[in-house]
Amino acid sequence: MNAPLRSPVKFDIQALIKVIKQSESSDAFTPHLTPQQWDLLAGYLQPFALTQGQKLIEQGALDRTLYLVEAGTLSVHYEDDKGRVRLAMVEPGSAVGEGAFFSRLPRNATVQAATAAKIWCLTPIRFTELTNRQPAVALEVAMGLGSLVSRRLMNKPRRVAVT
Ligand SMILES: Nc1ncnc2c1ncn2[C@@H]1O[C@@H]2COP(=O)(O)O[C@H]2[C@H]1O
Repeated sequence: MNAPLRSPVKFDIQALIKVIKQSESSDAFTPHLTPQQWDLLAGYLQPFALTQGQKLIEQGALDRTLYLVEAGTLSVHYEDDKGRVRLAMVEPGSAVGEGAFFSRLPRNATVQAATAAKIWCLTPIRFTELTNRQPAVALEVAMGLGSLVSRRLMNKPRRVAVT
């Protein structure tokens, strides 16, 4: 008998919206978007499934894609001269990649899936398109990310690699 095929991971933008709205974490991504604006933003996001251990972001890489976490846990590591330092665990309802997104510098840490995860990507090209076509939505995404950066900077144990 053939081995059963692994069922493809199903994605629904409503699950991401729900987890973001319900998150009470100080590390949550909290844009103030109406349901209609969420629908518009959804058209610019691309879903992606990560297997446990899979690398999402490599420290030093030149890329500015932003990732919103729907499910699973991501771990953030920073490699200094003396070795590897674990910075943070990032939970559903939060985001990663905002460092290079804003700074245009190389990625400041490595991010990988601590568990299987579901994420949504917003590439810089799609963000530029969103800015041109839906500026109010793009501004609110940027404000939500700015808020997240500020909160991460205030969190002293975590802030070592936040740009
Ligand atoms: N202290 C931290 N807490 C949570 N996430 C972090 C922390 N430091 C770095 N990161 C994330 O790790 C990412 C590495 O790539 P970026 O620099 O683009 O953006 C960074 C943040 O999203």
